[in-house]
Amino acid sequence: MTNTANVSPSLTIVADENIPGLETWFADLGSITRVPGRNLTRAQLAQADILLVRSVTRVDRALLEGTPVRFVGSCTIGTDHLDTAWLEQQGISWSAAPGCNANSVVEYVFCVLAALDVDWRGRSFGIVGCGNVGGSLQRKLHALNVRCKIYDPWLTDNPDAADLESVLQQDVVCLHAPLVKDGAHPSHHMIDQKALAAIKPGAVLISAGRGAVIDNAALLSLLEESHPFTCVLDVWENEPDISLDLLDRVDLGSPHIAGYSHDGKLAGTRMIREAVSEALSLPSAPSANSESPARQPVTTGKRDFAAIRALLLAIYDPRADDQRLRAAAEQARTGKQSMAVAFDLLRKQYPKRLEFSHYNNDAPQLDTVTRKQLAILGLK
Ligand SMILES: NC(=O)C1=CN([C@@H]2O[C@H](COP(=O)(O)OP(=O)(O)OC[C@H]3O[C@@H](n4cnc5c(N)ncnc54)[C@H](O)[C@@H]3O)[C@@H](O)[C@H]2O)C=CC1
Ligand SMILES: O=C(O)C(=O)[C@H](O)COP(=O)(O)O
Repeated sequence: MTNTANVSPSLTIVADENIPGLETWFADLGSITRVPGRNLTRAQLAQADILLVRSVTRVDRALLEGTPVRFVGSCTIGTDHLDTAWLEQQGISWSAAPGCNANSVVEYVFCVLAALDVDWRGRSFGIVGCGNVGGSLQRKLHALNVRCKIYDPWLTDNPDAADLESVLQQDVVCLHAPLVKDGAHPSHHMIDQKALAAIKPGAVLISAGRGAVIDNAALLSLLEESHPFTCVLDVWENEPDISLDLLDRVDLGSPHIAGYSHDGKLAGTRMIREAVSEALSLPSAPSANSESPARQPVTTGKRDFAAIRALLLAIYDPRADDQRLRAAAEQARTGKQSMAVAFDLLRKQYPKRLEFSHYNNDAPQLDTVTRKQLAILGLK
């Protein structure tokens, strides 16, 4: 990283208004204009050197051609909204924030299972897509002595590697693949009618990668006919204008917030600042306050899995997200607010969610095994 501390750049930065920590990480570089990311226009970039986005902004020729933008940073893991081939062809540097909110998604998975009262210790897991998110989930499951199989066409030497069909036949199936539309292993509609039929009765399906990995029309028609498995969707086709009929039929739904821990969002902003410093030879990122705040206690009088469940839900309960999404759908049905507007508003006004590492378990009655399992999950 270049350290040019006595240079004071004066760059024009245009950023999605939903990126936290901009003042901390970018104010030293120049002026920051915050804009709604969903409707960003080329005209808003007429003076911009740096564009900072989230997943809701399609970044391509139509947005950037003729603008002075020389760096695009996406404070997200996913990159399917960036036309990276075009950016590279134009010599525009870009970066996403790999892994920034992976732990948030893993915690979401365990909290979803806690909300459904599914004791993961006696189940087998199938993980589709085993990168930062799926890999971290796999490591935690191994540490908890839970069996898992993974399907990731690029990781065939993974000890748990299996074909898609056998992964779909596990008790809990977690989808963490990126949205890929071409190449050797496209994931778009990878979970189609046939794949959905392979999921075993009584299983739990959790989709927290990208909505279009599941063919949502096929899922809806299956759930209209019967309810063979528990279905949990954080991501949807056609976000933010999601299918109200599908929402009606899933067991838990949320507005694409699995990765929305406060920690994950801030990590995304910080990583992009590091990337912009590197790409444009700018001063290093300002040093952040490295003091970690004291852990907050969470408590329960329960024991064993009931205690794990209670503690996790005290930290984050996905049923609250589900209720807010269903309330928004009700408003959309009565014409008070469109689903698309409501979906984005839920994301914009998302409550501050801290990861497990901010808490400590204050339940003295717990036995050593339960304590160890909580520690593996990140709750000391
Ligand atoms: N719901 C949410 O809030 C969030 C969703 N995401 C989504 O989750 C995705 C995965 O995140 P990471 O694990 O951090 O990404 P990653 O890039 O670290 O890993 C993705 C893995 O998926 C594999 N993969 C690619 N094509 C596949 C296919 N057709 N079938 C199965 N696996 C395939 C890759 O080989 C790679 O190992 C992101 O691309 C993003 O779209 C990420 C963060 C938050
Ligand atoms: O990091 C990703 O990839 C995600 O899916 C983000 O958590 C989504 O957040 P937004 O960028 O859509 O706010």
